[in-house]
Amino acid sequence: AMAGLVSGAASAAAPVSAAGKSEFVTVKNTHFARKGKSYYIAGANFWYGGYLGSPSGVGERARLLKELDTMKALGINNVRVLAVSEKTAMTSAVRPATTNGPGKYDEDLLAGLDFLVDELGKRDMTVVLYLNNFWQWSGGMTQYLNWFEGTPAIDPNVTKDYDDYMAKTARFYANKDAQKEYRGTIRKIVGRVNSINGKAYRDDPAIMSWQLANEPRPGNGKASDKEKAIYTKWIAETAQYIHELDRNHLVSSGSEGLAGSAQDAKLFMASHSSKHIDYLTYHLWPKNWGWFDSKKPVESWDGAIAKSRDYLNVHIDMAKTIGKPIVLEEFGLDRDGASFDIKAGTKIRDRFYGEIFNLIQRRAASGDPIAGWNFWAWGGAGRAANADYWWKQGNDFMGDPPQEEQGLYSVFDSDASSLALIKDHAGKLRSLQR
Ligand SMILES: O=C1NC[C@H](CO)[C@@H](O)[C@@H]1O
Repeated sequence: AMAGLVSGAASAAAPVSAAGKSEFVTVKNTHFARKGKSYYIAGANFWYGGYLGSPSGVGERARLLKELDTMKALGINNVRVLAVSEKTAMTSAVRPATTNGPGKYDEDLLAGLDFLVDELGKRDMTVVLYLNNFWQWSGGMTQYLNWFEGTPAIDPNVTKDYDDYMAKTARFYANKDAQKEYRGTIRKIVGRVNSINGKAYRDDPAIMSWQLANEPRPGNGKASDKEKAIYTKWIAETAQYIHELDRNHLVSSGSEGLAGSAQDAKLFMASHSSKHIDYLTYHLWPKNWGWFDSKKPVESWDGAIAKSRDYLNVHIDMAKTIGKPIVLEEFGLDRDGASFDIKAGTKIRDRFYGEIFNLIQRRAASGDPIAGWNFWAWGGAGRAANADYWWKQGNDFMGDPPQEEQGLYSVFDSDASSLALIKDHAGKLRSLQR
């Protein structure tokens, strides 16, 4: 793919391992390569990793080091992280934010990202950094439209109308002023020089890839052909733009797959066939998508797991057709009894994780283009602060962003059975690397 070619011509500063093999993650046909071996992702979603790295304010560097060491010890080799958030009036969004208005950045939060990237490099771990968000919990595209359309940033937790939210938020892609500011932010992050170790991000192999956004969608489930064409063009042009700024790293969309493509396989294939998109991504949310009823786990399990297996297989088959690696970079399920309480069990979640891990391991071992997984999401030492489980500024960060109950999908450092399962399967994936 593009990156495979380009990274061969990487900038002179491109670090190579002792064996003279590129330390960057590259694509070799339908697999990742790193340091001369195939590379599989046994990863965690850790959206707030940069926040913990901040030198002041929300930063908790001691906690960050502990979380990274815990993940490393489990064999987790990759984290997927929010690179930039936008200040917004919405209640369901994280505070503070990286950009406090067009062109205005919080250098402390950017230094937090520097610290995280540096510490990951020290641990031989890699990071996927997403540069925007289709959802409201970090400001994201709806906040850009507040800046440039003058429309209020929409919080679907308030409007309770996701279809309206998705259709309006997708106006981001064709809004020229919003795109100009977004590209300014892309230049700010991709072109950054790490304030901790002096490395240019573009020359740092600890970064695995740049991701256009978290879960970008073309609109809602009834997206028009015009909206689909705008979305497809936006992906190709933005991915190309990032490759022009950075010749070393991979670029991915952050798509959920069919669920994020109006269930239109043609759209998913067309929007990811661009040579500027180096690998495919997909996400799996049985509860969010109504396949699993966490209040009726026994009755809804069979249907949910059958649909999940099918979703996994269909996307791996599409990756085969397109000829690119694919990563299941988000999946999750509730705690037992749909509880947010850390004392609740994780029997159902563990069973679900095990099914996912086994199917991916089996298909990866048979040479299919599935390059691994990132579970959603690392909660670690984070603990919910309020009886209603909602996040307030100053509370711990954890796997669940502010638009969701704190404890919904987070895997905590006390969830021993889940951590054991993750460790076991990270080892199985690692055994495929040669
Ligand atoms: O990217 C995402 N996908 C699903 C997560 C859990 O609902 C959600 O928190 C996040 O916006």
